Order: sequence, then C-alpha cells, then structure tokens
Amino acid sequence: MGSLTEPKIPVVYFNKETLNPGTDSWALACKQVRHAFEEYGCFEAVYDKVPVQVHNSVFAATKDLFDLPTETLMRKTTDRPGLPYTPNWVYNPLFESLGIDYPSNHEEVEHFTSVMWPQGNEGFRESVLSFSELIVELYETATRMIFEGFGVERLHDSIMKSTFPRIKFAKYRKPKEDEANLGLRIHTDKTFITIVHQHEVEGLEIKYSKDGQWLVDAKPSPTSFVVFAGDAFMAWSNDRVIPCEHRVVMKEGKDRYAISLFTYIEGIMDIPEEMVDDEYPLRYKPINHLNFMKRYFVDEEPGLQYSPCAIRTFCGV
Ligand SMILES: O=C(O)CCC(=O)C(=O)O
Ligand SMILES: [Fe+2]
Repeated sequence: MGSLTEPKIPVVYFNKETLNPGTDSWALACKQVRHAFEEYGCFEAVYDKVPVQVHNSVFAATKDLFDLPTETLMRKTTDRPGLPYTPNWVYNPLFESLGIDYPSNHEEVEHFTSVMWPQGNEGFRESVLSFSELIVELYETATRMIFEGFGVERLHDSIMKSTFPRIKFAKYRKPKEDEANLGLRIHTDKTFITIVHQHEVEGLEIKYSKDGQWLVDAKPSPTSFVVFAGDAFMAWSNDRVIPCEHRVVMKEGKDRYAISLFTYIEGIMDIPEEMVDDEYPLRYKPINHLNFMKRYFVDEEPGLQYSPCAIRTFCGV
C-alpha cells in the first residue's frame, strides 16, 4: 500500500521552546537533527527570528546587486579560496552567484559594498548585516544541536572559532523559450554546512539518497531555511552523514533569488574519535578544508565542483 503522505525532508522547529539548551524540547530537537542528517543529509529549519522586513529587504538588496553590470560583479572582493563570483557559465547558464566572506562582520560587508558601489550603498550594507547576523546565529544553534545530537558538544566551540562563513547571493534568470529549465545542476555542497533561504519562487529539489527519489522540497517562506550537510561534514562524521544531492529546477517561469550561508573550516579538521568504531572504521585523514576548496574551485576544471564526494579522493584513507 502506498504512503498517504508526500515524501518530505524532515522539519525541525527552532522556536522559543526548542532554543533553550538543557530543556527536554532542546534535547528532542538534538535527536531530530541527528536523525535527519543521518537519514537525509539535510532538514528544514523553521526559524521565526528573521522578521519579514529583514527577509524582504535582503532580497531587495540581492536584486540591486544583480542589477549591477557584469564587469562590476566581476571585481575582486576577496583573496580567500572558492568562487566569489560565478557568472552564467556553460554548466549552469541560468545561474549566477556572488559571495561575501564573514557576512556578519561590519568591515567585511562595508568592504564588499564599497567595491560594488564606490559611492556607497547603506541600504545594501545594513540589510545584509541584519540578515547575516540572524543566519549566522542559526548556523551556530543548528551546529550546536547537531554536535549535541552526536555526543560531541565538547568540539562545538572550536569548530565555531575555525568556521569561515560566506554568504552567497544567487540569481536564476527565467529560461528563454528554447532553453532547458535546469537552474543549478545536481550536486552536493563542498561545504561543512550550508543553509539555503529562498525567496518566493520555488525550485530547490532534494534527492533522498537511500532510495534515489526526489523529495518534496521546502517551499520558499520567510521562516524556512534548509540546512544541508556538505562534503566536509561527511568526512568529519566519518561517513555517518552522507550529503544529499540537490538541484534547482525553474518551474515558475520567473527569475528566482536565493541566499545561502556556506561554511568552511579553517586549519586542520580532525575526525572526532567519537565518530570512529567497528561499524565506521576511520575513512578520512585530517582535512585541510580550504586546500580542498582551492583544488576543486580554482585550480581544477570548474565542472569538478559538482562531482559528489570529491573529498574522498582528496583525503580518503
Ligand atoms: O538556490 C537554491 O535553492 C540552492 C542553491 C544551492 O544548492 C547551492 O548554491 O549550492
Ligand atoms: Fe547546493
């Protein structure tokens, strides 16, 4: 007999009850996020701390950004690895994205804003800072829950100290009549954790790795944030968590915008001993995540960044 409910990614509520470490609701949420990561490699966080006006103004800022000429968007804003600007290139012709490192840091956002708008753009800077503070806080809380769920809360503070966050603004232009409607081809993220926040137009599709079926994706909403385990998290968890493949399909015939927080780990990331046992013997060497990024985003063919699990080749034992 078929299931009566649609296959969905798990939903975890981040609200007054669950956000209180030490309470039963917190402990339950820790179990839920661990289960979601082990089973699906992702979950939807329903997070009501982002006021609707912050949601609206950061997406208005995103539209302003992509209205700038391509030559402006190509300007150098950072020396850190990865691809700060991804133009509409051959792999994903509808997609372009641009990132800001340490997006809740005032100087970093000011620097980015002054490169894009030498005359200044206070509206952009302030909307990005207000939104980033909240999404970075969500990353910290979600990671705290995940670590507690796996019994490695002792490592949380050091991961936070070495986290390098980058916010990525993405625009997917609506396909022309003779164009395919694939916005972003199927991939896993090269991050430690990714949090995706969508604006109005749907399109994110997520695959359930255990049986390969496409899950009902999280619909855009000001309170919806999809938390993905990236390839570096897979290595850190010693393959207990397998990142889910996902893609963007443009179904609504409209331009689409999304903002994601991508996190990377600076320095050497060891595989915690708690992740290793008879069922999961050690599968990875300690990882320099940023070197992995350099290799797969800068030196190599850009297409390699979509190949799932490149991290196994990079640092598998
Ligand atoms: O736009 C989205 O909803 C997802 C973006 C994404 O998967 C990515 O940039 O890695
Ligand atoms: Fe992704």
